[in-house]
Amino acid sequence: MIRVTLLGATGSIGQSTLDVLARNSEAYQLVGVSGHQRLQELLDICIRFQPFYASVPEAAANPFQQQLRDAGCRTEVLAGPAGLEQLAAEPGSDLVVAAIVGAAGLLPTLAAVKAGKRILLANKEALVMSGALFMDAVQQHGATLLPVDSEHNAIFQCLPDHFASQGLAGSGVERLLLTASGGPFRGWSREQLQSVTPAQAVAHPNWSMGQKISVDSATLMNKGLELIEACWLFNLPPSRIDVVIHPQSIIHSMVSYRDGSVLAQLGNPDMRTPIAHALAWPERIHAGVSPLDLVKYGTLSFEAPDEAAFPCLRLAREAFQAGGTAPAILNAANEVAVTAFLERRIGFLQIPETLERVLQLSKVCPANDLQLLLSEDQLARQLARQIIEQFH
Ligand SMILES: NC(=O)C1=CN([C@@H]2O[C@H](COP(=O)(O)OP(=O)(O)OC[C@H]3O[C@@H](n4cnc5c(N)ncnc54)[C@H](OP(=O)(O)O)[C@@H]3O)[C@@H](O)[C@H]2O)C=CC1
Ligand SMILES: CC(=O)[C@@H](O)[C@H](O)COP(=O)(O)O
Ligand SMILES: [Mn+2]
Repeated sequence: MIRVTLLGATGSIGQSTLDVLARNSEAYQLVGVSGHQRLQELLDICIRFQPFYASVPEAAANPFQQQLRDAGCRTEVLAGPAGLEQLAAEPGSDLVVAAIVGAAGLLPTLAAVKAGKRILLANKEALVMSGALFMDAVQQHGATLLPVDSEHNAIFQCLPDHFASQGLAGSGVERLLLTASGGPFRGWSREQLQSVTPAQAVAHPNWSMGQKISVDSATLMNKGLELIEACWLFNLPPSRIDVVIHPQSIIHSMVSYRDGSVLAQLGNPDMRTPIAHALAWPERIHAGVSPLDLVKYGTLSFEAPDEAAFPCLRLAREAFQAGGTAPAILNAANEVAVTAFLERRIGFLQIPETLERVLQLSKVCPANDLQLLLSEDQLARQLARQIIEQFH
């Protein structure tokens, strides 16, 4: 039995992971889960899967424990941020699925890294914020990092086995081609983007996902975060990574080789495929995803991203190049701006505007200390809130 801890069990990735686990229950046992606000869903998960541990916010711990007892469930509650880190490092699990959204996932994911776990990384923001620190910790503690983000999982599948040890020169890899759907506003002008609503922004054309990543896909910030994520995961500069708009989301990304070969990973847009791949790697298991019907799709198309209408991709590239705390600042400002947009306090175009201003006004420092990163994250959030206030 492979023992699995699922951080962010109540979210979209959490639900897809539970589905794959349930289909393969002879091989996987869910031993720990976490939730934050959707605690009724977490209770249902505990009743169904009977994990040993469930982590919830401090204030909810006692009532949640009582609810579990009332339901005849022996799951033990771990409370607050310390409980979440304890869950992530729990010795009784073999792998940790990191599926909390945003910076809130950093400390628990790092706790799993420091415990030397096999980590299935969906929480891209954690890696974007702390890239060098994170990857050093993976090395130092002998953790195994497997990408769940569909593009990075696709690239991982298309790279040769010796890529990690031999890098570009030794493996014949020339470039990575990161595909992007273009989101719900692909082809729209800045003028059209001015008045789009949160409901329109979260209506992704191909994927069913949480609200934050859906807005990121609409602004192309998701692709910016993914560019940075790819640089860290595959140890490449951004100049080796092209972003290609592919509206059908059938090709999940590609690797281009020295001899002209381009290897791609294809599949229906369903996160159960990369989750199943990472859960079973190097084996393969059933994911419940229907076979790809290429004839039904007929055409796969490609275009260049419109960086004038969607400046977030450029901002992410610039932040990665600035280095140090710049990606953490960008990520923090983005989290604040996306929340403000979802609450209708700013317009869609004010998301990149906020990020640009926060980056201009922030001092970038070396990011070699976790406490400093966390305090820079807080400062960037404060600054983003002030800038958003000034929009009114
Ligand atoms: N959804 C997708 O298809 C994909 C997602 N990803 C990445 O995976 C991560 C999760 O995305 P997704 O599942 O869509 O997001 P959701 O919003 O659907 O779920 C987020 C999860 O994080 C938990 N959470 C939120 N805030 C906190 C907090 N402060 N402390 C602890 N837990 C918290 C939520 O708990 P609760 O719900 O109980 O409040 C929930 O379990 C993101 O980083 C995203 O970029 C990557 C590729 C694809
Ligand atoms: C499913 C997944 O990995 C998402 O990150 C997805 O790729 C978002 O789609 P976009 O290509 O529109 O950002
Ligand atoms: Mn992705």
